[in-house]
Amino acid sequence: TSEKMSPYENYIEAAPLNFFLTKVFGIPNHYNSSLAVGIKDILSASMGNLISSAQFNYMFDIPWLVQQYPEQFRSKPLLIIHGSQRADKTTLHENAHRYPNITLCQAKLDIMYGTHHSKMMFLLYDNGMRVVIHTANIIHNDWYQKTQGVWISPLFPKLASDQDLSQGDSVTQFRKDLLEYLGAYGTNKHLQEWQETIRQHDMSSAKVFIIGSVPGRHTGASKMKWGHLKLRKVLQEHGPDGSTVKDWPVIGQFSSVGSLGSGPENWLSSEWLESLSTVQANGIVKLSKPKLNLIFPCVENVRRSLEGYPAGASLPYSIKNARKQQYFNTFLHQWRAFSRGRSRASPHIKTYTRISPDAQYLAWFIVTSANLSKAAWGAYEKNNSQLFIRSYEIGVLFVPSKVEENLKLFNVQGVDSSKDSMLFPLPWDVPLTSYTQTDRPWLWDIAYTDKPDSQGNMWCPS
Ligand SMILES: O=C(O)c1ccc(Nc2c(-c3ccccc3O)nc3ccccn23)cc1C(=O)O
Repeated sequence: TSEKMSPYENYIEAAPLNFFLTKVFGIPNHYNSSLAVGIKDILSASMGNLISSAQFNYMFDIPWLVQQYPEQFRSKPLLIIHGSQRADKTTLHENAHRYPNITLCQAKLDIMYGTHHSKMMFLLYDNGMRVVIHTANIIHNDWYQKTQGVWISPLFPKLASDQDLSQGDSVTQFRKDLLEYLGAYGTNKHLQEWQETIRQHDMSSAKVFIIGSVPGRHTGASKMKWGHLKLRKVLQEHGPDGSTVKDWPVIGQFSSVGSLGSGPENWLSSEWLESLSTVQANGIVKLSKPKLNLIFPCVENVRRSLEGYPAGASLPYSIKNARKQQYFNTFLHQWRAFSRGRSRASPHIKTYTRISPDAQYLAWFIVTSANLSKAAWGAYEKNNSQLFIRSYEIGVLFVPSKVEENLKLFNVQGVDSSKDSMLFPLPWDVPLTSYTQTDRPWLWDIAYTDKPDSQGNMWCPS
């Protein structure tokens, strides 16, 4: 009951979807008090008495990370899973060397241009464990003035030693899918110990699906395990029915864009949109493909942001790719998050959803590390017989019926307050805001010297 739990714990459990944004420095406190967490909140003793933890990520500032743990937890065993190679790996080892409790684990990246992009925490306490899946690097800037997403699991209790380990999975097979994702890293002693720890915990309270990506050319039974085909498989079995979402748009929101091909039919509006517009397979004839709306900051969104143009250092869309795919601009909408006080907190979160035309209902929602790229989501090869993925990614998919039985949709703007609906805290504003005639998507490798940014500076990348 609430009086027993610490105010913070009470607050976490009170958020039925466990989906938070990170606290932003420099916006009214109201927008940081509800459904917002900082890294110190996540690691705080009010979440549990930490025994050990693991941090999966792309970029790490190790001394800064250690300082984010409460003082009494700073010497607990910490496993860092990264994808750094060569000089970056050497730097990481130099920075970790002085912490005897820190062990480094390099995720294998045998495929060119692949990155270890997944952002996840394992937090083992004396009374259970939590899994946190999020979008922020382990550096100060990513937790300071950006919009980032965080899913914090409920506290997963340890299984009694006599309970057989086949117990303790959820209606979304969360634990099975998490173990399968970890299995893809191959044999690493420390990761295998965490797999054993996970097997010993009851994760039946997890209400989200895992949508992961691992590098490889996935065929046969593995083809639907990862990337956009995992999403397609989950939506075929547990997605909305075709009649409900006929003509509902798909929305993608991200902080980086890959090379998508010379036209929308190469990948974006074909295989990728087909997966995101998958409906429950019950024999209805193929529905018309829905409209696709994309959210990516324009130059003005970046210029006016709290950080100014430097926010664009985390929005790595290159002129080289942009030049090849002008059609991409026709899908674009501005970053606006007035409802969350974050219109000026540049987005590093990545979210994907299917929304009703009046923007009142959601059929499903994903928060993930995956940007809009073939590297992250995968691309068909060999006549659709294999899915080629370059990077590690992980995200969670919210499906109404798995969050609450008989719940068919999430509602968005608190209008439909009838009992059988659940409000979903969207990170960005609906209806979407189009680019103006003069707006251009932010590109990080060209100069902007017409107008100074919110800090009075210009942007002159070398
Ligand atoms: O989430 C994101 O939007 C994200 C996007 C890209 C990324 N890595 C990365 C970067 C880069 C970008 C920004 C600062 C440092 C960088 O190295 N340049 C390339 C080039 C090819 C492949 C990957 N590239 C890392 C993240 C991330 O924040 O994890």
